[in-house]
Amino acid sequence: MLTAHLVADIRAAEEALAATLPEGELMRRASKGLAERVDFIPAGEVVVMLIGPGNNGGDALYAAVHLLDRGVRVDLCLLDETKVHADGLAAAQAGGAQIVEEPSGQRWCLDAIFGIGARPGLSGKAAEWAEWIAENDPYTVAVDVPSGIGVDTATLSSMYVTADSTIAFGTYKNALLATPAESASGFPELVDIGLGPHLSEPSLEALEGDDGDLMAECFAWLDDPASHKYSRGVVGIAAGSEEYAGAAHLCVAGAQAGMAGMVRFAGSQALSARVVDRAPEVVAAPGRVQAWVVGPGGGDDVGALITAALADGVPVVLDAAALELEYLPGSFDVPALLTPHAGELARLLDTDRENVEADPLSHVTRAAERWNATVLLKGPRTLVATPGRATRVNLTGSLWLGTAGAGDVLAGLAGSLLAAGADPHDAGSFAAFLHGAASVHANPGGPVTASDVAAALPVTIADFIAGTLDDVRDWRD
Ligand SMILES: NC(=O)C1=CN([C@@H]2O[C@H](COP(=O)(O)OP(=O)(O)OC[C@H]3O[C@@H](n4cnc5c(N)ncnc54)[C@H](OP(=O)(O)O)[C@@H]3O)[C@@H](O)[C@H]2O)[C@@H](O)CC1
Ligand SMILES: Nc1ncnc2c1ncn2[C@@H]1O[C@H](COP(=O)(O)OP(=O)(O)O)[C@@H](O)[C@H]1O
Repeated sequence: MLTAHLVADIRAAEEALAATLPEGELMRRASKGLAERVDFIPAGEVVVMLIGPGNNGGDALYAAVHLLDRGVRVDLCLLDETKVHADGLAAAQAGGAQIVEEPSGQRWCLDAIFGIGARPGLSGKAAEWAEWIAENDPYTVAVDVPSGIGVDTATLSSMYVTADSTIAFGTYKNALLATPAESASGFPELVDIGLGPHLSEPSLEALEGDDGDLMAECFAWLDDPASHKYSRGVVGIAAGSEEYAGAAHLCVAGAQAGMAGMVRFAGSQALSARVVDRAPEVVAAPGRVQAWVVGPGGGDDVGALITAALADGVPVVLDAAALELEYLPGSFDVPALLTPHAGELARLLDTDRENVEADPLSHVTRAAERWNATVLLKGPRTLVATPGRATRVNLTGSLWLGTAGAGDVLAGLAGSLLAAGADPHDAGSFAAFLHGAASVHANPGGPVTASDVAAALPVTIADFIAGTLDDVRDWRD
């Protein structure tokens, strides 16, 4: 599991760690790690370092000493000559770094304007430097975080640095993992400075390929060779309509590919007949279920289906047509997983889609608290928020997953994990992870259909549990 922390928690951990170390040791570790991570800059090349007033600038100045040692030339642009890490500057200059008025022509750049002490937005010289980067496209490495973004909120501002990679110290920050700010950080890498034991609970978590054991822990029956279809759980699917019959098939396909032992379909006679024709394992007779999925491709009777599902007292996944304010209770008293995309969440929170997309973290958290439910906000970096738990951000998949019907498969899969014993937070986050990973497996780097994703799920799940899943993160390198 990869984790990110809030700035206040990072500062507290830094203080606790620094108290156990000689003066300056933390910055030594950070700057050495930074220099090692930029060892691809060839000797003889010139790197321009954009130096701000705080310790972020200090990190870069000490890293300059290592770079100069190996024959890289260093130009320094100082944001404010009266406010700069003085010892760092002296060390860099002693090693041969030159102060220059402004960046011009260098092909390599280190953004050390602001780190975790940043207020969002850039002005004056800092804004001019960000514009220079945007116009001239040097290979840019951000130190700890790209300058100008909202570090905790993961929001973008009117002016910020867009980096090719970010070298982060101690832990990830929300802005390096969640949209939209992650788009400014490029490929994020971590330098271990020993902060780990001093860090508190993460603000954000991301599942990784080797977290299959965490998923297996959700399903006690996996350890029981005598488990049967009912001990694995039955997932009820109330999806599809005359207009959107395909949603029923895709939601069922997602559910069948998951962990539950049986899929029960609830729909009109005509639709049930079509579903069973395509998937003969599906039971289209009434009976007990351990979780309901309601809403994908749903028709006029969605309100009644939700009422019936909630009356069953089992966990529910509510998706698509079920995500209307009038259908939702004031607060859920069964475990509930809501799976909106940005437009649907905007409708529920009475705001615009653009506002959700500009600040997904705060909107998904607000919705989870408002309904006392788990809310899975679909998008390029799907978020899963539950009151009292660290929000999870999904790193698997690629833009090819944005295809019609993919959400129906996801809802069915999440319902299947819920019925099989996972709580909504795990069901939602493992479903998003597997769904993204399956889309990459189905056709790496190219188009997939929602049916392809469903078809790739069983092998993806087997690989994940066995710990043999390839790297399926979407971040650009
Ligand atoms: N924590 C750790 O574990 C470790 C941390 N380390 C390093 O320290 C970095 C944090 O350093 P830091 O605290 O000195 O803050 P940093 O961001 O360099 O500068 C803050 C200054 O900038 C100013 N300023 C901010 N935004 C602005 C804006 N938009 N426009 C204009 N001005 C703005 C701000 O002004 P103020 O907001 O106070 O008015 C203040 O003066 C961290 O990212 C990492 O690189 C490592 O060395 C070791 C381990
Ligand atoms: N740019 C993207 N990168 C990765 N995944 C994406 C991207 N855009 C959309 N997705 C994923 O594709 C799926 C689309 O679901 P949804 O919007 O409900 O579509 P539909 O209603 O057609 O099923 C979600 O799982 C979402 O996270």
